[in-house]
Amino acid sequence: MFAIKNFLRVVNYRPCFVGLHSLSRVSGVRENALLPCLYFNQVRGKRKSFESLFKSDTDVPTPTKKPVSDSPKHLTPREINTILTDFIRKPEIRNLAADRGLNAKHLRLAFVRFRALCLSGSNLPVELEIVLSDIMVGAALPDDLFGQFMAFAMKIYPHIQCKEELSRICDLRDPAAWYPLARAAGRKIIFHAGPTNSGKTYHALEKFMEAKASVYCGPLKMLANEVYQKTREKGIDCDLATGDERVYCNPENVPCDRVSCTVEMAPLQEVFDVAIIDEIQMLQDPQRGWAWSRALLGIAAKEVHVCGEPAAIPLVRNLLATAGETVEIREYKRLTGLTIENSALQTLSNVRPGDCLVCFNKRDLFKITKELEALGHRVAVIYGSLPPGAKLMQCKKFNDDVDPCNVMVATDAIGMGLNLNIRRIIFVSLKKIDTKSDGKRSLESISVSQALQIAGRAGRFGTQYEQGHVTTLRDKDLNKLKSMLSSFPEPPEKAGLHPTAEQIEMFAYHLPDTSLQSILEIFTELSQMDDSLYFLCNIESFKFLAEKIDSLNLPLRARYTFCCAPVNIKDTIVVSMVLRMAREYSHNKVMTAQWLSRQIQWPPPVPSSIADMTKLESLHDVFDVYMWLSIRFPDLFQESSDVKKMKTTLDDIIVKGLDSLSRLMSNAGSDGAPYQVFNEMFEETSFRPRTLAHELVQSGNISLETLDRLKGNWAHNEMSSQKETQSDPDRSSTSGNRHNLLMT
Ligand SMILES: Nc1ncnc2c1ncn2[C@@H]1O[C@H](COP(=O)(O)OP(=O)(O)OP(=O)(O)O)[C@@H](O)[C@H]1O
Repeated sequence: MFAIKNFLRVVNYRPCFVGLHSLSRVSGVRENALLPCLYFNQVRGKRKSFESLFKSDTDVPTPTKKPVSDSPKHLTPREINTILTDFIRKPEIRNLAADRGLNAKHLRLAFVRFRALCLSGSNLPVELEIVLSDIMVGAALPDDLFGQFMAFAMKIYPHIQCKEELSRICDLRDPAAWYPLARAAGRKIIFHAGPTNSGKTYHALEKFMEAKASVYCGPLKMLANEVYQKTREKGIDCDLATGDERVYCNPENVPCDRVSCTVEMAPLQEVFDVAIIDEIQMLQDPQRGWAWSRALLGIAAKEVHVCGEPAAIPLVRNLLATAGETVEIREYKRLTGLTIENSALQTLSNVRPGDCLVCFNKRDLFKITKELEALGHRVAVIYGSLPPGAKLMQCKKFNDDVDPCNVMVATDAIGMGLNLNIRRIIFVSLKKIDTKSDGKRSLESISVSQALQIAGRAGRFGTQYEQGHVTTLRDKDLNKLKSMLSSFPEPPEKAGLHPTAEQIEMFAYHLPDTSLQSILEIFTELSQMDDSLYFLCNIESFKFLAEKIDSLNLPLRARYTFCCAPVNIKDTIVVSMVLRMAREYSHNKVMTAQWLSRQIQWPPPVPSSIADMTKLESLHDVFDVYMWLSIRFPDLFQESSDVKKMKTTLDDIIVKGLDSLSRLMSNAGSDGAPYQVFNEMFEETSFRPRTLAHELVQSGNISLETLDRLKGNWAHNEMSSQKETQSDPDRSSTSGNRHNLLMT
């Protein structure tokens, strides 16, 4: 390093900084001061009057002979801190940084890292060390650090240099213009608006089946499947396309002109006669809303039938107006009666056949199921993480007049689309854990829309209970429910958007050395949209996976695809399997069903606890991810049909597990975590975060299982340290504190 310093001195570099200092003193910091080398050319040799501050060039010894005393003044951390504080406090510096594209947040973050670099004392760029020395001896001003600082900031935020191009790429102000095929199709849009069970989807589906070429876009795999099945049962050709499954009615796998798909899979490159977009109010969904926006604006069909809540009409109308389109409204009334009862259920002994108890967490669901079984009921259960096959089996059992199972316990997973023979809906609670777009969780009242959707499941047209009833478990909730059910749902205000693979690719072209995670952060920050109509969907899961696979050698497209995989990032089993798959992919290795079996230790044992059941559900998700990837990378994920068979086997194991939920609940988890933990952690009456452990669990930063393992480990450490304490009493306080942190 001294050799370089001395070289710089030999070529007269030092006066450059003196010049900078004097320039900035006259006029504040100016552009030239940001470019030391440029300025160096202008002022070299003109500042001899400052030479007294330095040794003359001829005095500079060669590196080998250089005495230590010739090095720049060695600065203490305190001195460096003072210089940097003076520097960053200057309004001119902040203004100049802003002119250069460094906003307040980036300025702060870059400065924190810059200061860390300066204080680290090692590997400081030579120029930086010299400027700092010059400032210290009065030969330069703090302003003169600006060039060094900006060079450093550009390395951290390379997008600053090509901000204009990037801003153009992530300009999301006119999404309607992204779909020229749809714009050219001369679309007629019909909105079938009505409450649940009003026949709106039924009428739209009639058009779907009559048309020559048509597409149905549903909110759930299960619903896409149901439409596919019903269409095929009528002898009409139809394909199925969900994220993880493609089924062709043609034996040679040639696509036909009709397809039932999940909304994310809506095909935008074909022109259809009729397209159906179901549950359109979902375009406000924080995670998935983008898929409805995309389908609504992008599907190329002569007739687009949109089904959903009337509350969504204004937003749909406004979105379509941006494409120069209008919408025809067809309103529907509920086909069957729905009565709100005048009293709450009060006790589970009042449950009758045809009742469905709705809870908003698995803890309540399992507890109530156990109590009902103890009362002699045969119970069907439905909750979100249950695989679709198992859900359908539970629905079938419940709907079957001959089957002794005639009571259901469900989470709000029944709120959308399922046709069930429910006589009465009983709300166990009106509160639900809500995950905000920043990932924070809190206990909130359910929305009017959710209450209406769920209550609407009672008294289904064409079932044995055409007159529906609804009530609550507890008296205290009944009035609130009545007021919710007599209200109109809150109109969705904005529709979701999401960066496309093409946009990310163009970003990566401009920022070749930037990680996908940073690309997304920059995208989020620079993106512009019409805030009165749109919001950027929550991409935390995408960013999480992007960070995890950052070190793998994957092409950008593959990286993007892995990050889009349908993964619950709180599920450690699924996340670790996705990472393994990404690693194998990066090594170009084929992943067979046998490979997968080895990874997950297939086949699993029969579940003996709720924790085992949860693991089985995770395995099901792993299969889903494999199949999802097999559609996108068929060359490396070659055995989806074998994996599908494994999935069917797993469905059966899970269904059998559901049949003996009470037994499973009585057993401790396979990892030693008793089921009781659920009850303690999520007890509604005491939901407020009481401990750090509670906060961590509620914020999703730690799972209950991991927490239990930690407790186990720490208890073990505690015991060990107590043993040690007997021989070394001084250590007792530390271990005690650590323990209390978790337990108090
Ligand atoms: N005209 C009809 N003839 C026969 N069956 C009908 C008719 N209209 C609706 N149905 C049946 O009634 C049930 C409810 O209809 P549909 O699913 O269309 O309601 P929806 O308004 O879309 O409700 P949700 O939003 O809850 O799905 C379905 O089983 C459907 O097949």
